[in-house]
Amino acid sequence: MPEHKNSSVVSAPGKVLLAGGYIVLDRDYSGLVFGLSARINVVSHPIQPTQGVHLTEIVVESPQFDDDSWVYGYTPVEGHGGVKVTQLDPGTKPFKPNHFVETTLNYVLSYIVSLPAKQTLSSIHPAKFTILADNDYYSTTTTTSPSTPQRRFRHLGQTISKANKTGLGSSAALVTSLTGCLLSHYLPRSLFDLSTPSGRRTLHNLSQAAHCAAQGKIGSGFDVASAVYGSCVYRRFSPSLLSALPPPGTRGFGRAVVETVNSPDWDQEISKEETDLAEGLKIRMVDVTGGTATVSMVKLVNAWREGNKAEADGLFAELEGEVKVLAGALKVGDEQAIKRAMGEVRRLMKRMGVESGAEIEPDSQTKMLDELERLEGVVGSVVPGAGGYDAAALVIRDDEGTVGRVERFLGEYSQREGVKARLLDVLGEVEGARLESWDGGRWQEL
Ligand SMILES: Nc1ncnc2c1ncn2[C@@H]1O[C@H](COP(=O)(O)OP(=O)(O)OP(=O)(O)O)[C@@H](O)[C@H]1O
Ligand SMILES: C[C@@](O)(CCOP(=O)(O)O)CC(=O)O
Repeated sequence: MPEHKNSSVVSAPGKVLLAGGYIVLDRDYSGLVFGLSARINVVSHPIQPTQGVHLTEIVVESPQFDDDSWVYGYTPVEGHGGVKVTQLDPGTKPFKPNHFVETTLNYVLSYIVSLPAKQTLSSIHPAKFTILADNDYYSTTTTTSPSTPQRRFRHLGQTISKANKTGLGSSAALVTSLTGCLLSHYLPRSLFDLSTPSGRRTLHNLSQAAHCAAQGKIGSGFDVASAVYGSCVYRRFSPSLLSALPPPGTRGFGRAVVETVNSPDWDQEISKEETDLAEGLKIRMVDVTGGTATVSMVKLVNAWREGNKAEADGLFAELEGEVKVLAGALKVGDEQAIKRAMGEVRRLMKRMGVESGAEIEPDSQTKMLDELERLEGVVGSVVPGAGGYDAAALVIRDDEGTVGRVERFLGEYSQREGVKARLLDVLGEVEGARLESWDGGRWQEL
């Protein structure tokens, strides 16, 4: 990967919703989310004509996967429609779309060319964007011998659709880092600067719009919020902000994206002052084999809430109270208070699951978390996000003894219970999206 003066590298972290699953979908309640040290990085390179690439092409590649590159042509859409990209058939490989990448290109390029500063289509020159995801986003089935040094960005030996995700929020981190990289690459600093509050606001609003469009639903957006801002107590934006956008490729789309993204009506609340992790503690993630169908679980919780308003609202309010308490306790490192608040979060999430029929903290998870919490140095545990069978989040003391005990326990538990549970390397992290420096080696490992 050659170094180039006009390259930008933008990274965004994964997420863990420690407390506030389901309630954070409703603007009346907030959730506590931490960023994760597993990042998705996007590196841009202008394409040189000598490479023989057609002049209106944008290439996005994700070289850790097979069939890993997507080539797009781009054309202006009349009537303030912005830009529409069309995936070009590479001819040599199977034609595979990447809906998240394509939607992000449509939104971000349309935003850029429709800005009132009269950016024209000519500001979009051919370029290549390389996606590099930290290893913890995916579980691998291939084993390397202990003597083989692990690459920073491992090759997965399969296509993205077949890769086993660990649930760290790859699509939100990808959309956010790609959006940040496109904006940094094509716009002058006077129009986009990721290090300023207004730059982060643009990145947040545009990434939320693109991510919602790509996933075909308007979720709470906590994953994109933490990809941009890192750890925070998050209150969602009003979904109506995104409901009137026309589809990409139609008249008025580009103008509508600019109006929406730059609108003063965005009402999300990102409270960073309330969140930090005291020295001596770490947030760690456990990956457990087994899937979770978040969409159907949300439907079950909503149906229960509709039919049991008073009880559900009481539970939601109690849970939100614990969000605030847990945030404060993590910040000052009060182990007793963390233990108590995480215990309450577990109790309330378990009850929400039992009442609604959604398997939020299934009995197998209850067993594993109870046993984990008995280990010395484990302060508390929860099923993060929507819950289910596939993950656990731990707050532990930051010492090798505790990590060793947790790893040994998970190995023994996996054998005993016939599951695969392992401690991921990833750590809870406070910082959000950032411009990475080009340090002349770090991005050339693939
Ligand atoms: N490294 C990557 N390179 C290219 N595209 C990626 C990459 N990682 C994720 N994506 C895109 O994001 C999609 C996965 O999004 P999806 O919403 O299914 O999972 P997710 O956000 O990782 O889920 P979770 O919140 O459970 O972690 C992939 O199909 C692909 O389009
Ligand atoms: C259930 C929900 O509140 C959290 C889902 O979190 P996760 O994808 O399981 O980390 C949905 C949402 O907030 O969009």
